[in-house]
Amino acid sequence: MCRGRDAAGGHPVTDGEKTPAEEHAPATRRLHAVDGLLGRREAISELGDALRLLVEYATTTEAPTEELRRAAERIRQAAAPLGERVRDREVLPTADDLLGGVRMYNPVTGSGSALAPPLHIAADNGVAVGTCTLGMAFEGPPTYAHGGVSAMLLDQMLGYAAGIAGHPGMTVRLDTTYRKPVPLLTPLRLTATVQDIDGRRVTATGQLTTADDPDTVLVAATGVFIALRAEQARRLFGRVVNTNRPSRAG
Ligand SMILES: CCCCCCCC(=O)SCCNC(=O)CCNC(=O)[C@H](O)C(C)(C)COP(=O)(O)OP(=O)(O)OC[C@H]1O[C@@H](n2cnc3c(N)ncnc32)[C@H](O)[C@@H]1OP(=O)(O)O
Repeated sequence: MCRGRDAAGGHPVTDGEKTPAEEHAPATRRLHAVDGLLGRREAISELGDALRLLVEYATTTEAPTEELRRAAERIRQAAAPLGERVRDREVLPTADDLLGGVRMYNPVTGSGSALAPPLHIAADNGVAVGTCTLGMAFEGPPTYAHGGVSAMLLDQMLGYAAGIAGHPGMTVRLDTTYRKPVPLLTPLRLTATVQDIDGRRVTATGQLTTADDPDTVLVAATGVFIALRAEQARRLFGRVVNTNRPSRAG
């Protein structure tokens, strides 16, 4: 059995079997674990919010130079206790649930990631619909979003669309067309749908607009996703350990 998912997280690459621990955990223990897990996810999101605020202020501040040095020292002090217990690269975060599509630190959607806008995505009748607002930290050309950030958002959108169509895969090609600059500090709307499924190859298209003007496409994208063979999923993700068991969560 391989419990691997596509790299960006979301949909099973192979099967959805439960582990023996999940099958046999007593209901009460499971309930407590879920309580602890939800609390941990809330705390991770709270830390993520604080980090995003820090990133936004750090990239826009004109505070005196000495204040920057003091802030750097305080941030190093705040970070130190977090660094005392870190997970190994091949161990998944305990707060994640791969089969449930929860990736707390996904750099695009993860509420725990300082790097994520974060993008919120939901399925609406087979269409992936995403919303986010990009802060000043995402600036490329003055006052507009960096083109790589738009590509990142659309990659995630197209991958999500492939997943909800029942054909998750890894991106092998992403074409982006930049029609107009993407404004910062402005609510954005993204959509994506699957256009074609050909064996293991799925083609999806998507677009990015402002929420206020969904008819004016700012960036359009087409992506090709390849479903992994079981052997490929094992080779790529077989080393990854999922420690998210009810008895260890919380
Ligand atoms: C909610 C989740 C959202 C997720 C969104 C974000 C997704 C990601 O970021 S994924 C990370 C970035 N992507 C990667 O790292 C993938 C790197 N690539 C790979 O590892 C390999 O290409 C892999 C494993 C996917 C496929 O390898 P392999 O099975 O050997 O592919 P290969 O046999 O060459 O091709 C399979 C099919 O795809 C086609 N194909 C391969 N590459 C391309 C391409 N660039 N464009 C079009 N078609 C392609 C081939 O033509 C072939 O088609 P057919 O079966 O008709 O002959």
